[in-house]
Amino acid sequence: MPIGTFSSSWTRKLAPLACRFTHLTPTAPLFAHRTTSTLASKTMTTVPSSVNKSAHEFDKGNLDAVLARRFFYAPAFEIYGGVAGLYDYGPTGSSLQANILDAWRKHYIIEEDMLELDTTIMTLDEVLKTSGHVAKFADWMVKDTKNGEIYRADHLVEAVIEARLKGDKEARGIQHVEVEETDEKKKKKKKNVKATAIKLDDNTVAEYEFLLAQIDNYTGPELGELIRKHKITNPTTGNDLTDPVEFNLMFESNIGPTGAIKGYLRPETAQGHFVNFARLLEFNNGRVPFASAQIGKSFRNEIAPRQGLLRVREFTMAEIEHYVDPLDKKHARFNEVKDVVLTLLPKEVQQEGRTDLTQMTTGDAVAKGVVDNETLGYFLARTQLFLTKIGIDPKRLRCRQHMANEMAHYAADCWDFEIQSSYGWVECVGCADRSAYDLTVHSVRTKQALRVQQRLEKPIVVEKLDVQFEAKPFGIKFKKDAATIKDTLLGLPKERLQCIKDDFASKGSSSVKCTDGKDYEITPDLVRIEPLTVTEHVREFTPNVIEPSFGIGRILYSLLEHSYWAREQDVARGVLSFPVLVAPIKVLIVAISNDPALTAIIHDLTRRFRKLGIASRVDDSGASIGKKYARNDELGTPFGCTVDFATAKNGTITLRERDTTSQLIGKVDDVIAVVDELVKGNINWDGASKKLEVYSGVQDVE
Ligand SMILES: Nc1ncnc2c1ncn2[C@@H]1O[C@H](COP(=O)(O)OP(=O)(O)OP(=O)(O)O)[C@@H](O)[C@H]1O
Repeated sequence: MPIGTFSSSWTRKLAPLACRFTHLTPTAPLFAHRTTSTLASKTMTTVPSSVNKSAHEFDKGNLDAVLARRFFYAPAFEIYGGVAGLYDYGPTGSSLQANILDAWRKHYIIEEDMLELDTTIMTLDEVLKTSGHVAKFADWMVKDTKNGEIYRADHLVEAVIEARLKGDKEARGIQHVEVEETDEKKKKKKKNVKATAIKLDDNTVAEYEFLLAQIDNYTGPELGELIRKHKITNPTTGNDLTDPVEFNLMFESNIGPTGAIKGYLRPETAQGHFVNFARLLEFNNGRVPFASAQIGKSFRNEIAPRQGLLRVREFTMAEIEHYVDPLDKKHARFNEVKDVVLTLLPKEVQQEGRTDLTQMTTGDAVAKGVVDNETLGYFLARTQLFLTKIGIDPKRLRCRQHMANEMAHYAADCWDFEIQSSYGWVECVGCADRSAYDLTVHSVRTKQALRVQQRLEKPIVVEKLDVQFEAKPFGIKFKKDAATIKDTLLGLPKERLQCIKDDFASKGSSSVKCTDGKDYEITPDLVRIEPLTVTEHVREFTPNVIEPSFGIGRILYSLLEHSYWAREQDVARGVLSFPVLVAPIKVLIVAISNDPALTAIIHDLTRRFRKLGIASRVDDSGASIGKKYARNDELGTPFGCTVDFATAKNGTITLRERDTTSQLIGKVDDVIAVVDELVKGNINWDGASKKLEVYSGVQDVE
């Protein structure tokens, strides 16, 4: 997403430009252990409530084996050795992703009547210069001073401090829970940080816990100080590390053969929305609020992509830009979601170094000012509903508010949906109120009016801030940059002008970031900012943008972990309990024998499911029925139709449900009709049980 909102490091860099920049010193006492962990933690699987069996502990090794065996996804170019951070999705992973995206389109684009876009991936460098990405879309990296090995600075500090706390627990005899390791995992662990059982004093433990609770809040130089203060070295070699330096995450390219036009693979889809704003507004008859939405690939040259699908260099995003009147951020449909309960981790709690969660209805969160406005609250609630609908466990879902340094200076409020998996709490959706920043910078740079004009029934008197320039000295001081600075100042919103005016009064000058990405110091003898009263017949304003931004790969991986469990009788018998809505294949079709009479029935069933648009799969391998069911449990196929000799005789087939393994029986037509209702979500398995007979017999084998 656009500059300064989400990327944990580069947003911090913008923060000092803020009017009321708060510098946080991580010295306050601190106590609760941060639950966000980059180290694997032991979690229990969510067994579907209808299943009356105790679950085995979640075993990531077993899940990884299923995902590889059933080709959900695999490293790209694997036969050439692969490249970190690039993955190919196989047939099951692709269908799962397509079904998640289909659910997303229905939940947002169709339900909310959003304007869908498909803009180019290759983006002109001017656009990304204006948005700030060329200058600031960077993370902080450190290098081993001897062997040159590279780490992302915040991730390294976090991993080392977590390992020290883990070592302290071990030294104190507090049992540490470890996930069982596969050979693959052991190999990868070389890169992880080993915990050594050393007891720390209580003050250090408190300091470390505080540091972890707000790891996202440190600037690059602050990370450098932490590395020096806590004597953090390369965990593999023990060598010293360089100071953190910024690394821009965008992939650069040239457009055309001459190399004259520079471009980048987009790091988010958002800029494609903003540059089309004028057309979108016209399409919407000149009125706000409305939203644009886009699903597409984004690219980030991540420093150390080491967490599977969670941190990759090419990924699918689904982004919404909701344009709203800055003076009226109410939402017409807020009432529909006000009772949705959110699990919140507000910024004040984190800044005290705590991670305790608060549950609150969306209505209360907005009324009490915890969430800034109704529209932002509306999207938080709708996102919670979307994520749980596709199968994310609500108990492992929280909304974490951005802390002061994390949030861009122009943003009004910002929350991340974090999902807990064996990798800890990971941001999967960012929801930000980005104020008028994006449209303003593009408008100033291109001189296109990206503004809404609203005819007023009665003229109004408006207090503005007028900007006047002392032309000659201004030109002499800023020379060729004068026009850029002038354009920037003339395009700034009133609130920002007020900040500059306040700076003039308190400091005698103010720093202004201009559309060329540079900062200029201006003084009141060159620029006058004076109140001005005007009568207006048309109200003109730059809409504010509320942006929910989804990383589909992170959601998909979290869903895989939340859906995976193993049957009680056999640890290796894994099941992926996807909701029917997103399951890659909805029905397995199997015959009890390869008898030609049964094969003909199978073909007919496939044809009929195809006609209904239901994804089915025939398993005609020589495996036993039990093995075929087990294989399809691993694929997450919710239903199975079994054809046996009773089918040929009586025209009946059985219908099996994946999680409970219970079976129903009925005439072929009735079973197909029930499957159709199940897939459409009109009935659940209880409903199906009322329409068909319970089957408790043994399959009619030859
Ligand atoms: N490298 C990545 N791999 C996979 N998904 C990503 C990656 N970077 C971002 N995303 C997804 O895109 C969403 C919006 O991007 P955003 O810029 O807010 O992420 P971010 O704050 O930079 O993430 P992080 O701090 O984890 O790098 C994120 O919530 C996440 O789901």
